[in-house]
Amino acid sequence: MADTTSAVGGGVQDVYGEDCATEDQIITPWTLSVASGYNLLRDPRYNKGMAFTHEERDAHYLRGLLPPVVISQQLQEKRLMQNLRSFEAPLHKYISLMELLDRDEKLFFKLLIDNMEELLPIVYTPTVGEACQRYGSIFRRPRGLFISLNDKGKILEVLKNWPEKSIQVIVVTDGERILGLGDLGCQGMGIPVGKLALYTALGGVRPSACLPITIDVGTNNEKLLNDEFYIGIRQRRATGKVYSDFLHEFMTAIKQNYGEKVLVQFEDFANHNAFELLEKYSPTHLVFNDDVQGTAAVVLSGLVAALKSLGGTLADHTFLFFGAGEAGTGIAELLALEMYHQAKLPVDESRKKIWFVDSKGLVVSSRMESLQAFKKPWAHDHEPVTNLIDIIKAVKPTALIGTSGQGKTFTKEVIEAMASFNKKPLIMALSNPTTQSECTAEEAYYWTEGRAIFSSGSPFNPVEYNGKVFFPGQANNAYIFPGFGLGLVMSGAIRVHKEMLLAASEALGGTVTQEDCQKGMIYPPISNIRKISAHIAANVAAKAYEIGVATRLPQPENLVKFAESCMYNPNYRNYR
Ligand SMILES: NC(=O)C1=CN([C@@H]2O[C@H](COP(=O)(O)OP(=O)(O)OC[C@H]3O[C@@H](n4cnc5c(N)ncnc54)[C@H](OP(=O)(O)O)[C@@H]3O)[C@@H](O)[C@H]2O)C=CC1
Ligand SMILES: CC(=O)C(=O)O
Ligand SMILES: [Mg+2]
Repeated sequence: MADTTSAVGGGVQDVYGEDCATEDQIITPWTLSVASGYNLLRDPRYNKGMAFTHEERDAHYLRGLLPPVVISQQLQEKRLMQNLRSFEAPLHKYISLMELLDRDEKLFFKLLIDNMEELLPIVYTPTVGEACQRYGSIFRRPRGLFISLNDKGKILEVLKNWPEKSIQVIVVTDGERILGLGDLGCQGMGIPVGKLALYTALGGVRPSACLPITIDVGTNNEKLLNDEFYIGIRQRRATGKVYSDFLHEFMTAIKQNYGEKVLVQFEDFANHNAFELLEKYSPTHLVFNDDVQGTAAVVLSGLVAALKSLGGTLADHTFLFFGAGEAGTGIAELLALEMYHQAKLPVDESRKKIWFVDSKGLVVSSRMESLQAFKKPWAHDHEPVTNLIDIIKAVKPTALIGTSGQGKTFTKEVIEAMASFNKKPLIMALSNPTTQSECTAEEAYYWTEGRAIFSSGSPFNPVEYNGKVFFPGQANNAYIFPGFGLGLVMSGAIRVHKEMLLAASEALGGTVTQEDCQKGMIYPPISNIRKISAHIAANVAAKAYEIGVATRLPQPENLVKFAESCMYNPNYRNYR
């Protein structure tokens, strides 16, 4: 395969190492060839299973390598769904789907796109969490790039080993905060792989343009360090200068290898690194932190949609976040900015409507000295309170938002306290996976006698209470990042601005219908996500053009149509 985009180091786009400047360099001898015969069946990009026609079988030396019958993609899809449904354990479904991805990429994405509601909980939260926990045991074939401390000084070389050169989106983790499951080290790789599967299925970014990366700087997870099947380096996490120098080498190599327009999505870093990385690389790279910014956009959209039932403006409400980390403070920042936009309420005033609880209790000004920087703006004057029920009684929030990673913390008493002074308490249990959810949908509806507006990070089935069916929404950044990324890619954006996040949030909100609201939903059905992603992408791209960070010129006239035309299509193609 020819390297067509990244220069090997000569003058302008020296692809094959032909310039004087590369005379002394070692070159990767990429070659271009047509796959045929046995190799064609082993290439997941081009394999079509039994869908090769007789003509194709003749032309590509496949005769005899397949059973004689030709089966359409649709029938293969039906057969695979039947097989998947026969597995009881979600983890077995996960393994089977990942094997399909390794075997027949188009069929994998067709299944995912056509059966979104059923398969998302397998490829994504909650099952991907279990898969990461057991990644060492279920490991079959590597996906993506593993960059460990052993590769120090050679990260550019590692990137050059990846066969695809036209990379548009990278999702990278260092595995330190995988969902609400903590430090899973190198086994966090399941998350970039899962997120990028959604980039393609939900946002239409080509699979060949997606690159999952895990940075392995060790793990502090004793269980993994003692697990004979652990796949990462067996040492405690590197910190301080060793960590930041390594990440800097990575970020520099990314830009050197893929240029200015590759999107780097930081995912599931612990907050002590996440905020710093975002701040450090935002001015120089196209970076986006999904946990801070993607979550903010999706939750803001849900809060705005909830106003249709709750009444008033955002500034008329009081928000209590249970958990003051990346997700919580990220949401709060965007919420305060939107309050400013809506009501021209100065950001400092908006902040007073937003309260935080962390592991030590209410975040108050008397704790200022010991607070991490990202909590300081939310430390208000109040006496210290530690018990959540007492905090609810003191703050009287209209919305309670769980971003703690601690399951079952919204107890009956907590929810009842919310229901005691709110006609329609807004409860969001955002922590993932399901085991870490602050409460279940059933609990939220039952304990509020059906009055709650509820949504959660991981999916819950509809709940029947008193003869009425309630439809909990999934408040997950999956609604945002695929469309957001597509918007950046299709406009050739080189930087992310906050206004682009607001644009994404607004676009998502605009897709919630009156019918959704009547069902108590503050998010549209996930089955419509590809259409929604096209709208999000168009809004984000429009903002990129307006701000002047878009490089794909001239600006397409109809951005929604353009977004749709850029989207990956999983149907098998005909081969000559
Ligand atoms: N639905 C979605 O789209 C998303 C969901 N999430 C989920 O949100 C959760 C948190 O993620 P993130 O914000 O990145 O994690 P962080 O580690 O950055 O933040 C967690 C916060 O929860 C607080 N906390 C922990 N235990 C308690 C407790 N017992 N009582 C009160 N507060 C507590 C921590 O307190 P302290 O600061 O004192 O340690 C910290 O402030 C995860 O489960 C993650 O899966 C994240 C991103 C998107
Ligand atoms: C959804 C997500 O990004 C998280 O739970 O970390
Ligand atoms: Mg995440």
